[in-house]
Parts: sequence; structure tokens; C-alpha cells
Amino acid sequence: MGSEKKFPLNAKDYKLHEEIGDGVSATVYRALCIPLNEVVAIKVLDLEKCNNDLDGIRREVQTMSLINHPNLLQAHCSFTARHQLWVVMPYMAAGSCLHIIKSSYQDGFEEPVIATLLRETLRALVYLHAHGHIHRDVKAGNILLDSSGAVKLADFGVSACMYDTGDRQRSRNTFVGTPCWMAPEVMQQLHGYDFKADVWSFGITALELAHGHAPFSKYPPMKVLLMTLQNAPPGLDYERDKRFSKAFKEMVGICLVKDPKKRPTSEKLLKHPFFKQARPPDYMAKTILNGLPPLGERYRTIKSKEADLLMQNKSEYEVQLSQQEYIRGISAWNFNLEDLKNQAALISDDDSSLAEEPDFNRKQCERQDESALSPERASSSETAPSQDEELNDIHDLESSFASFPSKPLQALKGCFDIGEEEDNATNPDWKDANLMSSGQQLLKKASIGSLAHTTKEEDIAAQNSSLPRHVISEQKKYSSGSITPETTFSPKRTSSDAERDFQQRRYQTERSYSGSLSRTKRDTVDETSESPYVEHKGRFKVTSADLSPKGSTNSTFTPFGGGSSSPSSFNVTTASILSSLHLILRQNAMQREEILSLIKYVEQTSVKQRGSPETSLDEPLQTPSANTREKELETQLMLLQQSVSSLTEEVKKYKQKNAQVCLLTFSSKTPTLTSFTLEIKSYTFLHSG
Ligand SMILES: Nc1ncnc2c1ncn2[C@@H]1O[C@H](COP(=O)(O)OP(=O)(O)OP(=O)(O)O)[C@@H](O)[C@H]1O
Repeated sequence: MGSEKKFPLNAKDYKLHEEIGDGVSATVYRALCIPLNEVVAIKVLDLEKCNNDLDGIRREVQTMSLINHPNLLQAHCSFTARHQLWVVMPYMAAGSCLHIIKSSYQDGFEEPVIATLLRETLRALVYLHAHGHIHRDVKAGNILLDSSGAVKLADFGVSACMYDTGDRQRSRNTFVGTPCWMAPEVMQQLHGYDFKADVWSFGITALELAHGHAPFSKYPPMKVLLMTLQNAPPGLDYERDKRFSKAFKEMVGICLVKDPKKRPTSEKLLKHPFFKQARPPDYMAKTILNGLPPLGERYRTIKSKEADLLMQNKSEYEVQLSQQEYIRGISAWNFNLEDLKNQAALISDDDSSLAEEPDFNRKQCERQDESALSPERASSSETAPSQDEELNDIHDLESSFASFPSKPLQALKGCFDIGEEEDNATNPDWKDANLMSSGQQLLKKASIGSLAHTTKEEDIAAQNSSLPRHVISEQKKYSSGSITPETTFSPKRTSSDAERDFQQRRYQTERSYSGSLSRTKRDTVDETSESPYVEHKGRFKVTSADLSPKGSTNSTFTPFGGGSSSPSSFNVTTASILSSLHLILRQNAMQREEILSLIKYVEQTSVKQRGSPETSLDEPLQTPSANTREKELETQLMLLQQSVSSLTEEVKKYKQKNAQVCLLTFSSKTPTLTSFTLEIKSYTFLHSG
């Protein structure tokens, strides 16, 4: 990997010092490479806990090893140590921009600092995009600085290669990323997305560096999704952000346009006059890095603040959780819309925090200025949703924190040396009892499941699918984001926009549904809810369950609806057609999940069968060898995926047909023709993902 020095591939050769960062999947330590006497950073991923995203991890390691750009963090090497993957990287002594903000610049940086950070980051993006990669996780937490002020973009955990074909591309039709920074087209999962998604995240990162936090950062993920989709794009306010130049405001404005086609490429953006004020790295060293406490110390302070938040009373828990998610980032998380809806439902209807949220209030001001930036903003600002409307989007569902990723207090481990002996260097909780792979657990649960009582949602799922019930109930737990061939770093370059557009079109044509939106007990609530109305929400029109004062509203189109409040027959007809389409989609998703679970099981079993004590420790990461059963299953998987693709295509055609039929049939009956079209879109967004 990247360095000419030979970094050892053995945990014994490294001495781990204090923790300097953590994310969804990993903990990062400052460490010493003993033979080379060099300080490094080591990202330790617990492979047992990352069962669902081994492909993502392989991808990150591979991308990290092949990139070669001064503004991208390149790994020295990586290897497995028991159930952990160690990625050895250069130590970026100043840490991430997020950590610098949290410890010393809560209100954001000055413009020349921002311009410098952003220019370096953008250079990294230009390089990645030219090589066919989308970073997909651009945020302050992934912009790292070393002690000399050099800036590097890190974390390729969710990066994707545009030149991947087949399964890889399909697997990208899942929600991956951090919602505050996530582009609307990524959230919608409708027509795919491309390099421009990074440009949106880049714009959000610019706001994060300017204000000390990203827009909507205190809200739960579903709320962020809704606000990003329904509200006018965030931006710098002409009044509130007087300290920033017009060039900066414009630069942010052109990044944060909802239509990706109207956003500039990273290459074009780099030519924006705003970046002229960027300075050399030593400017950073003299300014923001000057007098900063050591990284480990800053990290501990942030963590103890996080712990303090947890100690506060329950009523503030949602905000705490949201802030934790923000501080830690929630990357590489495959969003489950039902979980997100539950999170959104946790905001109480009289949530006063909304009114206090500076972003929210700023948004109202921003809307007055947005017309100056883009026509899109101007049109959206007039009909932007009120606070009540936004809250009404959230269906009143019983909540569950169980599925929401959270590692509270885990980071309080503090400083410790765990590198001297191999046993210490790896997690002490490694026990035989834990050796049972998820596949084994799956099979075990299968036999238990067949005897156990069935829940309502299992009954419903069983009616709609030929899959065994246990698989349906367990699919969420054992599903994988993707089982796909490892990505290769394509040497192919597409430096021109035209070529890139071609790649994008090719990609968009080839892709089809593959993401899983597991449905759980909560879905039955949706399924029995009342028929939807359509109402205006800013530029978007959102279907709600009931606009009457007593009725709860719901931003989802509810295909199973059939309640008394339905205003017209066309919704009933549509609902029945859409419900059939939805069933097909669900069936496909569940079949896919079952296959993925089985493949995972086979992979893990074959790894264990192979693994002798000599070979399983500290060997470089390898793909498990294929045995006959695995091959059989892979063939089956391929066939099923093909059939899933063709079914998905069919569903798409039906949807289009249905939309056209509805338009023709009901254009004379209803004045809300456009609303109806958008209603179908809304349904597609929420259910076809
Ligand atoms: N090479 C490094 N030098 C110094 N600090 C680092 C380094 N790599 C990572 N960090 C710190 O660790 C944090 C978490 O690392 P990273 O983002 O790679 O983990 P992750 O699990 O992939 O997180 P995410 O949730 O963003 O996917 C970073 O935000 C950064 O503060």
C-alpha cells in the first residue's frame, strides 16, 4: 500500500496508545509501529460486529490502498488480527475538522481557513471523481489535518465505483451515508445518483465549517430526510452570515441545488473565485492548529461531553441521541425507512426545540434571500412547510430505540496500552461462545422460529411471500447491504464532463432495485391506516393519511389504505394497483435478503473450516475460498438476482403505466392532478427504495 516503507502485517509489531476517534464501524487509535519507530493511526474494525458490511470494509481497504493523491489519506497496510481488521494509516495529529470545531471553534472557522480546507478537499474529490469514484461521505469529520496543516480526505467506507457493474451497481441502490450531508437524490433512491451527490455533501460541509454544525444536525435521521427533501436547500444567510463573502455564499448556493444536473462538477467548482483566498498548509498550522490540545485529550473531552448528555434526563434523550449521531456520524448505515419514521415519531408534537433550532429559524430568513441564489430556492421558499406541517408528516408510530445504532459510553474506555501482547492487542471478549456465526444463529433461529408463535407481521409477510417466516423476521438482523464482487480501482479516467455523464447514464440505466427496506410490526400500522390525501409541502406534494384535525398525517403514501376518509375513488383504484406492486417489491426484497443471509453463512462457515490457528491469525485479508455449496448458492443467487432485476423492471413499467393511466383517467375528475403524480413519486420514494 501507499508507502515505500514496509509496514509489518502483524499486530505484535504495533503498540496501541490512546483512542483518537470512533465511527459506526471502527475505533481509531494512535499507535507506534515498533520496528519502524513511527507513529501511526490504526483503525480497528471488529469484523464480528461488521457482519452486514464486509463488502464495504473490503471496498474501503482496497480504495485506501490504491488511491494516490496528496489530499487523500492512503493506508500503509491492513491485516486481520483474529476477528479484527487493522488498517494502518498515517497519523493525522490534528485530527478531524469536526474534532477541532467541537473543541475550539464551536461557531465555525474564518473564511480563509474554510477556503483552504475546502479547496484541499475539493482537489481530493476531483481526483476521486476523475477515477470513477464517489466518496459518499464528505463531511468535516472526514477531513483530517496533520500537524503541518496538510489536509486529507479520509474514510472510504461507503465510497463506490462508478465502473462497477452488475450486482455492485445494484447494491448502490441502498441508503448509505450520513443524512445531514446526504443529497436529496440519494435519499429518494429514485433515479440513482452520481458524482454530484458529493458536490451536495461538499456544500453541506461548507456550512458545517462556517457555522460549527451541519444544517439539521440536531434532528433525528427521518426528520433530516424530510427537511432535506421538503425544505428549500440550506445556505448561507445574507443577513446572519454577514461575515462571509458573496463568493462564499454563491459557492455554497451552487452546490446546494436540489437538481443534481444543475450542480457543477467538482472540477468546475474548483475554478470558483471563492477558492482564490485559500492559503498554503502552514497558514492552518499558524491559525487553527496553534495552541490546540493534543488529539487524544480533545477526543476524551468530547467523549465525556457525550457521556454527560447521556446522564441528563430522559426527556432530552432524543436530542442527545441525535447529537451523538451527529458527533460520531452515522455513516455506512443502511437506512431503514421504518426505523427512521420511528425516530421521527419521537419528536413530540409540541417540540419546542424546533422553534429554538437556529437552523430552522435561519431557514425562514434564508428563504427570503434564496431567490438571489437560485430559481429553485425562490419557488420553494414561498410554499415551504410550516413547523406544524413538518411535524404532521410524522406518522404516530410506537417507537423503538432497539434498532437505532448507538454505542453510548463505549468510548469512555480512555487511554490504555493494548498492543504489547497479541492477546491483549485483540478484544478480550473473544470467546468460543461467540464463535457461532450469524449463519449458524440464523439456522438455529430457523428451527426455533418454526415452533414459535407467529406475530402479526410474520403472518402478513408469510401471506405475501413464499419465504419461511423465520427468514422474514430475521432478515433485518442478518441482511447484508451487498454481496458483491470486490471493487477494483479502475485505471480508466473520464476527465471530461461528457464522458462522466455517459457513465452516469449507463449506470442509471443498468441499476435496479436491490436495497432492503425491511418491514416490521410497525408496517401493519401503515397497512391499516386510512387512505391518503395529497397536500402541498413546499415545492413537493406529500400524501397524508388524513388532513382532518383529528387524523394523524403521514408523509407516506399508504398503498394498503382504505379507510373512511378517502376522498375519491381514484385513490382506492390506485391503492389497489400500488399495493400489488408493493407486494412484488417486498417479495423480491425478502428473497434477496434470504439469499444474502445464506451466502453469508456459507462464507463464514467456509472461513471457519479453513481457519487453523496458524492461518487465521494476522494474515492479510483474503476472500474466503469457494466450496461447492457456496458456488451452488452463488449460482442461485445470480439467477434470483436476475429475476429480481427483471421483476423490478416490470414493476417500474407498471408504475409508469399506472401513472399514465391515472393521469388520463382522472385529469378531468380531480384538480390535484400534479399532486397525484407526486403522490405516486412519494410512494415510490418511500417504498421502492
Ligand atoms: N489517520 C487518522 N489520524 C487521526 N485521526 C483519525 C485518523 N483516521 C480517523 N481518525 C479519527 O477517527 C474518526 C473515526 O474514523 P473513521 O471515520 O475512519 O471511522 P468510521 O467508523 O469509518 O467512521 P464513519 O462513521 O465516518 O464511517 C475520524 O472522524 C477522525 O477523527
